[in-house]
Amino acid sequence: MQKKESFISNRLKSVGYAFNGMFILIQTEASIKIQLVIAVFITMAGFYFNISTTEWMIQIGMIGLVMSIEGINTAIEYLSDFVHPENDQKIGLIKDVAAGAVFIASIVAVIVAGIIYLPKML
Ligand SMILES: Nc1ncnc2c1ncn2[C@@H]1O[C@H](COP(=O)(O)OP(=O)(O)OP(=O)(O)O)[C@@H](O)[C@H]1O
Repeated sequence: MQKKESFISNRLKSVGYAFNGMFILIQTEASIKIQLVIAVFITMAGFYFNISTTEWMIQIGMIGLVMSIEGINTAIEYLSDFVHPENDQKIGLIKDVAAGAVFIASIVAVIVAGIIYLPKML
């Protein structure tokens, strides 16, 4: 019983840390602020064009994908700056690769948005 309580309270603490991380991300990262604004606009577009349940699920999934990879990219940037604050070719490469991951997700999200909205606009 004691073990179970500590398991639950540990999980709750982890959720608290994750919430904290999410707020730090939103408060400090310009890219995630821009992505949030785009997410709000695309959500408004979803209501305006009355997209289907499947389209909503894919759209929300894409928003989550881009923003969560942006979060990991930011964590890699923080880690890189902490481990090696000086300019270094390998750190540059690591950061470029992490940024590349966000770019891939963003391109896919734009393509998905095109597939959903272009036929409704033409
Ligand atoms: N310590 C470093 N050594 C070498 N190149 C670096 C270093 N820090 C940053 N760079 C280069 O600058 C780019 C931008 O890095 P930075 O940490 O400023 O990210 P950012 O502009 O905040 O990115 P994002 O918009 O994704 O948050 C990297 O992709 C890398 O090419």
